[in-house]
Amino acid sequence: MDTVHSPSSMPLAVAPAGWRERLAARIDRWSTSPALHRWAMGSVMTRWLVRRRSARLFACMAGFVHTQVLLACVRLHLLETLAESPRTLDELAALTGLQAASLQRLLDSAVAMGLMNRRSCGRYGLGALGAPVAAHAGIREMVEHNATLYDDLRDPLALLRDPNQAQMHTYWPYTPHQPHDGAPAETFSRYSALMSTSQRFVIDELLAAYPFDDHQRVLDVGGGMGGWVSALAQRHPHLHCTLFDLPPVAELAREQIGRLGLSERVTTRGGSFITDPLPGGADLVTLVRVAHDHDDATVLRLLRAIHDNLPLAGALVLAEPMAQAEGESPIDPYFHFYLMAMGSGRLRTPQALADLMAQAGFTHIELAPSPVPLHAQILVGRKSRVQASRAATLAGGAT
Ligand SMILES: CC(C)=CCC/C(C)=C/CC/C(C)=C/C=C/C(C)=C/C=C/C=C(C)/C=C/C=C(C)/C=C/C=C(C)/C=C/CC(C)(C)O
Ligand SMILES: C[S@@+](CC[C@H](N)C(=O)[O-])C[C@H]1O[C@@H](n2cnc3c(N)ncnc32)[C@H](O)[C@@H]1O
Repeated sequence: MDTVHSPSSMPLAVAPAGWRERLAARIDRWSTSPALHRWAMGSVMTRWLVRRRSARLFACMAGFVHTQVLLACVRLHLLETLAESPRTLDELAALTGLQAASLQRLLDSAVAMGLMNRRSCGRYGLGALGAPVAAHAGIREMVEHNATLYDDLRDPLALLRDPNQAQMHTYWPYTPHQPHDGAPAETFSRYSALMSTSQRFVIDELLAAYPFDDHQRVLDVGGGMGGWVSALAQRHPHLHCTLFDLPPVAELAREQIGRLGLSERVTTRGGSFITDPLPGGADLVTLVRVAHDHDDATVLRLLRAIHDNLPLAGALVLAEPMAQAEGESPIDPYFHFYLMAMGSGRLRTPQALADLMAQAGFTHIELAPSPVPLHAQILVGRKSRVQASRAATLAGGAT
């Protein structure tokens, strides 16, 4: 039997074509047949399905236009403006300096996308999807940052043939292509500020998903500017925390933690988890949006170092966006291509990460329920006396 590499990186046996495969092949033939399409449109029982599939496919095709509508709204600060009060076309034209005729196309597109809605007297108001964008600077900064990714994706085949040509490489100084030693300080502060504003949702997920009361000392590896450890220390006043990150980032975190008045309980250490030992003494290590930036060998070395560093009964909480093992997911294509353009790491399924954790020695690996798994899914592993097996049986739902 052949073996292939599944998204979880575990070799899978390729089953010989059985009845399921034959059925799938038949459905493939049926579903591309114009006769079936005509029949499905004609029947009230199936018309809804044709409509829904057509709309979903159209959304795939039109995604670029939707992205640009959102970007234009963000660049013109339209959603923050409408959060203050609904406005007419002429008022918005005066505020943005755009001609009413072209601005109207943008506003009507934004209404069709749910970013805005129509109010009385011809005014435009904030729509259901515009509200979070107006409320969170982190989303607006990501929308702006994504312009770099979409430049790299302008010719998708060129990117697939030669991922090294992506401009996104230069944004992140810690990938194998960008040795961080020589990068200017500004490069670190730029990405750290972006991470800091976009971390808010992940912080809320983490605080909701895991009982931190049982721990005393937390080490946050790759902690960025310290948003997570600060929120943790504020929510759980008994905790002492250490943040470990590359020296320029740890320095930014130290300043930020000082500004929040948390320096007594939250300390920082500069270093690289690739070349330096991790600070000791923690009974809980958190790894938030770090593993997906690195290849399997680096992640495994880091997980082993974390495991060695923990006392018995210590725990690792790993949180980041994770891939769906199968089925549809809006985040998967985004992060698959983002990390390719970045030039390092990959989006992993919970099972693939759990397998790496098990190889590093962790046991009792579970997927913690996260309120909105889009921002991050959360894996918890323990250090125990039990001999860890190399492959994890993952409890807690999705793989
Ligand atoms: C009013 C009535 C009648 C009913 C109310 C009903 C109700 C309760 C509604 C709830 C409404 C509500 C509060 C909605 C809230 C929605 C929110 C907060 C939506 C948030 C969306 C967030 C998004 C889209 C975040 C996107 C994040 C991105 C794209 C992150 C990218 C991260 C990157 C690129 C990270 C890079 C790091 C690296 C390099 C991979 O390591
Ligand atoms: C995507 S950011 C996530 C930051 C933060 N945990 C968050 O969720 O916002 C990845 C972090 O890992 C840090 N990092 C990357 N390589 C590292 C290394 N070799 N040693 C220590 N930290 C590293 C980066 O400086 C950055 O702060």
